[in-house]
Amino acid sequence: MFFRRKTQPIQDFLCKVLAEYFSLESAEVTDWVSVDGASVSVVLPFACATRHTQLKAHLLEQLQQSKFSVDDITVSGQIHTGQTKQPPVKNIKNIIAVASGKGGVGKSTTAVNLAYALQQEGARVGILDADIYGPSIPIMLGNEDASPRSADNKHMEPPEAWGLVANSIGYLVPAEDAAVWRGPMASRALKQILDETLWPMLDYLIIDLPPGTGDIQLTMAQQIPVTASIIVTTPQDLALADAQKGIAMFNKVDVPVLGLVENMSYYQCVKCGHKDPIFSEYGGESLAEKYGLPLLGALPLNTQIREHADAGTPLVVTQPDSELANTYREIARAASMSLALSVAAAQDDSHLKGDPISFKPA
Ligand SMILES: Nc1ncnc2c1ncn2[C@@H]1O[C@H](COP(=O)(O)OP(=O)(O)OP(=O)(O)O)[C@@H](O)[C@H]1O
Repeated sequence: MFFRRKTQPIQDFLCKVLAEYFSLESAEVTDWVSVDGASVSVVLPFACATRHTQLKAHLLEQLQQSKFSVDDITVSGQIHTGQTKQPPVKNIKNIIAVASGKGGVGKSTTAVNLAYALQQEGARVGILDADIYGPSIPIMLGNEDASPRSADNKHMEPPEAWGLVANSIGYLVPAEDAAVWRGPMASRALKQILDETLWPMLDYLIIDLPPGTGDIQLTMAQQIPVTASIIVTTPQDLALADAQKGIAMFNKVDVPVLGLVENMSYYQCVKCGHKDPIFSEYGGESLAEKYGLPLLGALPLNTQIREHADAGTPLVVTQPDSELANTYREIARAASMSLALSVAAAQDDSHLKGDPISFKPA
């Protein structure tokens, strides 16, 4: 009892500082702080490693200006596991589906850069290309010729590109073969790739869904233990209308939508810097407002994004200090936090936190 009386005020103080720092309520961050004598440990349930040093400095500064003092503060991250209706896949804590209603809005490009951005924020990440009919992830990762190795002819070791594990139908069958598969076969193939890949321990598996919101996407969203989704759209009315169908689809299968990413928000002239909203303005913002969803971020129509995708040299990895990479990391942090808050809201404070017990459905 004596111990508790002594540390509780510091705990409360740090929770208040943290809540202000992340624009949250104090109650939402209570579990993140633990005080042991004069040592403080802050464990964030989302990926934001690039901010840990800054956050630690902020906490120390606030403590200095307060009546409290501590010997040491550590800031680290530990991603929790979200609940799903379907049994989880071995070693995977959370599956995030990246979807778009309309094709060609930059869903795959965003999924790839987001995966690397999450990794740079300290998460263990993999990517699965579910675009059975037009797998583009192998091209974007620059390892089109790779194929998964199998020691037992049953399970696949996923190829690795730029430090990220990935699997795709594109590594397994010629494009023309998959292109004629009917819907159920495509969903079955995806489920099989997901289950038979020897994924290492992952905080997030990003799934690049095929474009659209038809039966195939719905079946995939139902059959796969998706923890949450992200919708990519352009600000154009046509894309927004389809993005709404995407939100409706995830609502139907009870998969939370973490937020929207507005891609190709504007074109910025490389010579004069003028911004031109080619695909209209404020589309993502108004859609996010309409559905009460966060707008996780916006990316410009930019030649570098296209060139890096075509060349198989993911922008976030090869240009990590660029403004664009920074934007992808901001989106990654926002998505990861949104997921952590949704996980916390959905489960009581007990057993599902921390590393999951690795198990496979019977
Ligand atoms: N912000 C951007 N700026 C410039 N080019 C982009 C941007 N985002 C994506 N692209 C380019 O647009 C094209 C389509 O992108 P991508 O394949 O990611 O879209 P998609 O929505 O996944 O398409 P599909 O629905 O056909 O799978 C690609 O050539 C890609 O390089």
